[in-house]
Amino acid sequence: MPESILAASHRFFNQLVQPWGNMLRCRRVPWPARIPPDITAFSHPRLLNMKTLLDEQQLERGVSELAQRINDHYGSRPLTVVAVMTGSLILLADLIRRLNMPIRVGVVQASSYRGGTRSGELLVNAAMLINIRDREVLLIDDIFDTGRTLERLLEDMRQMGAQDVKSAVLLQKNRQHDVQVRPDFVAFEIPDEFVVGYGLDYEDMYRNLPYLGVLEQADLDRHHALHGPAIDR
Ligand SMILES: O=P(O)(O)OC[C@H]1O[C@H](OP(=O)(O)OP(=O)(O)O)[C@H](O)[C@@H]1O
Ligand SMILES: Nc1nc2[nH]cnc2c(=O)[nH]1
Repeated sequence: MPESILAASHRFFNQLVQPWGNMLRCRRVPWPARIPPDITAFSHPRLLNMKTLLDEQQLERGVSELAQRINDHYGSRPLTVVAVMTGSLILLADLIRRLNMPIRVGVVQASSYRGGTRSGELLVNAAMLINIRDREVLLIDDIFDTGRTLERLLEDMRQMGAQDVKSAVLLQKNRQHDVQVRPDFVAFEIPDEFVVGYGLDYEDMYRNLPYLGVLEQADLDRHHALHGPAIDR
């Protein structure tokens, strides 16, 4: 039976190409075993076909305009930026590179959406926060949803002796909030849908999406088909 093209290319690679690769100190990797046997086994966010709410260019423009307003407000006064981890990590990196005043950066961790798409008990860990006493503080977070996280952290910062505390968020959901307080600087108002990407997660994934996507039921089903049942923490 004639040799198939695939078998011939295998033989060609294994007998002729790979030995040269080894001589050049390349790591010996069986070929084509590295080619994924089933692409559906991979869950790279770009393969997930999520609905895009804000693309990369829109996000970049929104963050630039946000930075401009913050620069206009503080001028050259020194500022202590406190980022709410983990969701604000991408915003933190993109925003502070556009701020012109002298900046100190601290982080605090707050978590209430462990696992699902609904808010639960709010846990705060400020153990690693830098000293903010008598400082002008700008608290930054990715999203203002119920508002409970921001309300709690603004109060915590004041209790820690900050001279002034303001807040900036990338996203504010268009919904009834649970609190009276509102962020001082907002880049985008968005519909009341569960969003992921640009730092925001579902079950600790999708933070690396460069755009903001809406996690619809079909996406949740696909997520759980790929990664197992919902995490209950
Ligand atoms: O306005 P709220 O309803 O309080 O929601 C906003 C908070 O929810 C998310 O944090 P999450 O608890 O998911 O933790 P994470 O930042 O580690 O993802 C987000 O990063 C905000 O901090
Ligand atoms: N990932 C994510 N986290 C949130 N925390 C509060 N609202 C949201 C949301 O819409 N998406």
